[in-house]
Amino acid sequence: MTSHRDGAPGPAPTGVRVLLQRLDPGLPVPAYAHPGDAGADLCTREDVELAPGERRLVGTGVALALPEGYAGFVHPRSGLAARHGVSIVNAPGTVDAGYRGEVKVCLVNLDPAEPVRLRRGDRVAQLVVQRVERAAFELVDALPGSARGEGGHGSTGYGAPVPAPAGEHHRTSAPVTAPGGG
Ligand SMILES: O=c1ccn([C@H]2C[C@H](O)[C@@H](COP(=O)(O)OP(=O)(O)OP(=O)(O)O)O2)c(=O)[nH]1
Ligand SMILES: [Mg+2]
Repeated sequence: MTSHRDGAPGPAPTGVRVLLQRLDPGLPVPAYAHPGDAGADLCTREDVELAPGERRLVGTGVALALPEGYAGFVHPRSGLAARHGVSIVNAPGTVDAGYRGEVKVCLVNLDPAEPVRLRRGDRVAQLVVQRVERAAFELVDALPGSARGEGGHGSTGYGAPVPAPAGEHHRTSAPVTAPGGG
């Protein structure tokens, strides 16, 4: 049996083996829409209407047992985001290998004006299963140097790097202009 959306038999699945429990047999199981897709679509278990700015935690009707060394990441779907402003509050949500509860999605309507209505069974998110490392944190008094050092949070500017003309202080590009600003 494969994880095709319609449950139809097909070629033997390839990839890392993930145990999947259906908590709601009426709902499709996560499925990759195309060969080569990174994300398997997840459905909402319930009808949900989100006012502008509203969020809601919805179930997907599935629970997983991911192998040790893997995690599932719950990503938004780009079509819902672009067309309706629907995203995921904690994107990407992290599903730990040891988690046996229902996979849930914290949807949010980011549209400033329009409510959005999602129906039970709509594909509202996608699960990306990835190998993850666990860190062995090692406490030290000082860290080794690096090319970046402590620069971050826009330290390289926002446009393409522009070489500074001789005698001028270095900057990376024209300043970013606020929307509608001059
Ligand atoms: O989008 C998500 C994110 C998380 N989870 C589940 C699986 C994950 O293993 C568990 C805990 O998630 P996380 O660690 O992000 O949440 P927390 O707020 O730190 O909760 P906890 O204290 O239970 O770890 O919740 C989901 O079903 N969907
Ligand atoms: Mg946690």
